[in-house]
Order: sequence, then structure tokens, then C-alpha cells
Amino acid sequence: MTVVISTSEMLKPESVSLHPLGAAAAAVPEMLCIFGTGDLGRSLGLRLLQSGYRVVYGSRRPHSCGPLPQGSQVMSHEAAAQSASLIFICVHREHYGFLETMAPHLAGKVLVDLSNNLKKGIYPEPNAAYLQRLVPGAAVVKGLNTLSAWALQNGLLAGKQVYLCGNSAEAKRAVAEMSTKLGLTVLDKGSLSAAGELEDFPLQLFPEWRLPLRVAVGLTAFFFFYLVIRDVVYTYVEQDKDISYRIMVSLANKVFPIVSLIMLALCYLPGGIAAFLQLYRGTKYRRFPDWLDRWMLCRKQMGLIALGLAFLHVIHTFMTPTRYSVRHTLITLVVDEMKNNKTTQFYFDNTEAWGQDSFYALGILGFFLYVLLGLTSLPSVGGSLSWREFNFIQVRAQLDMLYSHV
Ligand SMILES: NC(=O)C1=CN([C@@H]2O[C@H](COP(=O)(O)OP(=O)(O)OC[C@H]3O[C@@H](n4cnc5c(N)ncnc54)[C@H](OP(=O)(O)O)[C@@H]3O)[C@@H](O)[C@H]2O)C=CC1
Ligand SMILES: [Cu+2]
Repeated sequence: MTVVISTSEMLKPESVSLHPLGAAAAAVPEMLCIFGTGDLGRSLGLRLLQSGYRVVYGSRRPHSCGPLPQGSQVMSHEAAAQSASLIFICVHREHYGFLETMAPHLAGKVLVDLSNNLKKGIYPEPNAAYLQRLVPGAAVVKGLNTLSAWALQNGLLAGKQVYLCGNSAEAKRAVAEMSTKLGLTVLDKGSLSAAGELEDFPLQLFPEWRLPLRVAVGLTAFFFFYLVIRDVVYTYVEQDKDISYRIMVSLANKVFPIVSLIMLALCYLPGGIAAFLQLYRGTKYRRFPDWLDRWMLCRKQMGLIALGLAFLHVIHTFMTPTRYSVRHTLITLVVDEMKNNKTTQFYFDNTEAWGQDSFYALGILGFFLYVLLGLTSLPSVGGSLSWREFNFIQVRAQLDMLYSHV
């Protein structure tokens, strides 16, 4: 079959590149190109295929790049670039170098830069600006970088807002159209000079929660299984008694306060470590090591999780007397006493009364302090400062206090 492309069509760059077979073949879905076959590349490809696009991957090793979504093709970067006008760069910024060498192949293409950095301010210029500098002939669009491979993979996109920016209105329109087809809501943030701001978004939204949540889930699982074995399984084996119903409330009510207190400690520990580190170094103007930096940045989240768990602990504790098993034990006791016509168990034990009341009073006080700590760490209490700034000031205040005492 020979395909004739009319000159009028060749003059319209979009129709040529998007539908190389001409208007008659417009039913053939548009081909989109993805550079990089990693997590993001694969998930994005899957989503694009499911939205009715064709997908071609550009890879350094087209023959050994592992499983790709069904229906996609994979080629060398050059060959893949040739078959599409829109190219997603799903490669880390550190590896952008190869794009410069193949710049001639990318002239006139729309390059979507989805990259994120691990931290703010590692590079002097935003990734997208760097890409535009490497490939001046292409139209770079920054965006979609707030999506995660996970969300793409699981199709959790409906209505999700994404940001775009770029210097070419036409390129942005093409990317926006594609995003809308994926079910995303697009917000245009203007020219490529907004790229830095876009690259900061995911840093503000996600990473601070990831680590604390992982720690909390890990600790909860650990203590839960430990207590199941120690309390339930052990009792069953040793005394042949089934107390597995305790898993729901009693056991949970042991896990919550333990994890809560550990999280609270983890929330305040890095501040102390940082102070000692700065004292040890004798200066506060040197960067903290990476792990400490990351830890410091998620203190608020650690504190909030600690508060949440403490709250659960309070509810569970208040609920205890209403439980069937507790009421059953009490009633059995009373009935036993009546049957035996004794009241030995029921004399009023002053010490016991004091003990329990103090226990509750301390619990309430502890929870109140928790809430107080949580409130003071809210940004609105810290004025209009961001948490990072607030932390910075807090740490500085603490350090200055320390210095003034030394
Ligand atoms: N994962 C995520 O959820 C998200 C990731 N991003 C961004 O997407 C980009 C890619 O992330 P992700 O997919 O997770 O990373 P991966 O490490 O999973 O994949 C990166 C891919 O880049 C290619 N690559 C690696 N080294 C080079 C090199 N030297 N030259 C050319 N290509 C190379 C490889 O593909 P091949 O071997 O085929 O060449 C590799 O599979 C990053 O910039 C990241 O910030 C943005 C939002 C979310
Ligand atoms: Cu308690």
C-alpha cells in the first residue's frame, strides 16, 4: 500500500507528525513517545495505552529493558523520537546529557519534563530550563510531575489537578489535551520560568509524610505482632485459654500508646541531635547530613501521627468499661460474692481509688500536653511562617539558648 501525503498536510506540522497517514487514517490513535523505561515511564505508558494512545519507548537498551506495558513498542531513542511529536522524558535529570547529543533529532518536538528533585536547591536552574538549554530546538513543557508512578499504575487520576508551564502555547495545548484525556484537570502556570515552582510542589506535598507514615506503620505492625504472640498465642498455648477477642480493643490500646510515644520521641530527637552536631562542629553554618535533614523536615508529621495515636488511645480507654468482657467479669464477681454470702472483695480500697483516679488524671494531663504541643507546631500559631521556617527559627532559638548557656 502506498501512502500519499498531500503538500497541504505536510505544511501543517501537527497533522503530519500526529497522523502520518493523513486524514483518511486519522482513526489510527496518536503515537506518543516515552524516554526511559523505569517506574514512571512504565506506569505512564500503561495509562496512555489505556486512554487509547499508542506508545513507543526510547531506551538505551531496547532489547533488555524488562517488561513493558502490553501493546507498546520499544526502540532506540533516535528511532522512537522520530515516530512521535510528543516525548515524555521519564529519566532523572542527572542523565539528561544524552539528550544534548541527540538534539538534532528532537528539533520541533514537544518535550514533557516530568522530573523531580529529591530536595530544593540542588541545582542552580530548574530541570526544565536545563532541558531547554540542552535542546534549544524543542518546545519544553514542564508538568505532570506531581503524579506518582503508583497513582498512574492504579488509575487514581480522575479529577486530579496537574500543573503545566512552558513557553510554547501550542506545545502546552497538546500536553493539556493529552492530560484531559487521562482524566486529569490541568492548571496552566504560565511560562517556563514557573518550572522551579512546579518542581517544588511534590517536595511540599509528599515526602514529608512518606517517612513518618512508614515508620508508624512499621512500628505498629511490629508491636502488634509482638503482643499477639506474647498475650494471645502464649496464653493459648500455656493455659489453653482463647482470649483472641482482646486483639480488637485491649491489644490495639497497648499498641497505640507505645507507637505514639515512640513517634513523639522521634519528633523531638532530631532537634537534639542537630544541636549536639552543631555544638560539636562549633558552627551552625554547615549543612546537616542528608538523613538528619530529611528527618528534621518530617518532624511535624511525626508529631501529628503521635497525636493521632494518642487520641485513639484515649477513645479506647474511655470505651473499656462499656465492653462486654469487662461487664461480664464484674457481674460474675458480684454474683459469686452473693452466692457465697461474702463481701470480702467489696470493701472500699482507698489506695486503689487514689491509684485509679491519679492514673486517669495523669492520662488526661498527658493528653492535654500532647494537644498543646500539636497546637504550637501548627503553622497558623507560628504566624505566617512555613513549617521549615518555623523549625529553623525554633532550632535557632534553641541553639542560641544553648550557646548563651555554654
Ligand atoms: N517514580 C515516580 O513516581 C515519579 C518520578 N518522576 C520523575 O521521573 C523521572 C524518572 O523516574 P523513575 O521512572 O522513577 O526512575 P527509574 O530509575 O525507575 O527510571 C529511570 C529510567 O531512566 C533511564 N536511564 C537511566 N540512566 C540513564 C542514562 N544514563 N541515560 C539515559 N537514560 C537513562 C532508564 O531507562 P532505559 O534503561 O530504558 O534507558 C531508567 O529506567 C525522574 O526524573 C523522577 O524525578 C516524577 C514523578 C513521579
Ligand atoms: Cu495511656
